[in-house]
Amino acid sequence: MPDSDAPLGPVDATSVPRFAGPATFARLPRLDEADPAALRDGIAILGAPFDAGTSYRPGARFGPGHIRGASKLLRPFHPALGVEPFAAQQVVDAGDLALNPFDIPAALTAVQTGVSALRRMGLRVVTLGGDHTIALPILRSLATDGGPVAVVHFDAHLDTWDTYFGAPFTHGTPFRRAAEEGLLDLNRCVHVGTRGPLYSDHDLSDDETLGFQVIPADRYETGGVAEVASAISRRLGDRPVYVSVDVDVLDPAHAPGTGTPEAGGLTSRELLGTVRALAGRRLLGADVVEVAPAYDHAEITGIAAAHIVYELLAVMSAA
Ligand SMILES: N=C(N)NCCCC(=O)O
Ligand SMILES: [Zn+2]
Ligand SMILES: [Zn+2]
Repeated sequence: MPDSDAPLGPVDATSVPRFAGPATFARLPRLDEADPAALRDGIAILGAPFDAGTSYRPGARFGPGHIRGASKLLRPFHPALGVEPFAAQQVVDAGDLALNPFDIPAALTAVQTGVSALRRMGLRVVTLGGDHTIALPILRSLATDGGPVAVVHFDAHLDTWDTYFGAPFTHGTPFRRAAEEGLLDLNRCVHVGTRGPLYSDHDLSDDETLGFQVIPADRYETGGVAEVASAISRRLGDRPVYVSVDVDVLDPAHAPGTGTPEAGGLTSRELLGTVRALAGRRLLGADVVEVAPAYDHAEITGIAAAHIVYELLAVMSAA
């Protein structure tokens, strides 16, 4: 018999085949289907289909649907952490925001408003991008009531460039704007997985001057997941953290479907292991961005992104 007090879970794959049923993340219930009282301390998956901030290949506006499509095979139990993310709290799919593709500031305002509305219901938000520009309004929402935010930023790129073609709000600039706006606890922010050519060595010195720490991708070669995880932990201290995952932190072999791919990246196992090591720490929210399905093959990137979201949900369940 179903327990009436238990959170409403995903559709049962033994009665509705996985390739049928709802198009929500992991076949979870929609926001409007869940008991409103159960939403407090729950988690919302939110789509932010937006790619007007991209500098190279576009298409991340189709990311949310692609990640949801690749999430159907996820199962209820996370063995490594011993948690059931969909039973530990109510998890819902809040659908997609309607974001203006021609007006970047308006789209960013809509992301902030949408995220804040969910947070007022007591939900933590895991956002499916969309390009990385959307991290800025999410951080604005978090900092408005919680003060400056510690961030673990997984990315091939620093995303602290100043402007592109004079534009301040792009996918290469969200963390510089966030730093300038005072949204970040800069002693507790770290980029993980950076690599590849830069515009100049000022990119690194500017980033350092802003206050960020960098754990480049090749640290996985010398120290592995355990050393990277303990460096992140030292940087964060005991602070709650926001986790921003640009899927291009993965090697193009593990995530071809993205807009600005860089060789020499993480394996999906390294990324999942590093996220897993955050278990026990409070996550304020998270995003997985830059999935551009037109460049994906065999759902490689979509599946990686869906599993990263699941890993984040498991960590949020284990705290
Ligand atoms: N945030 C991402 N994915 N990419 C930023 C790269 C900016 C550039 O074209 O130099
Ligand atoms: Zn990137
Ligand atoms: Zn990025």
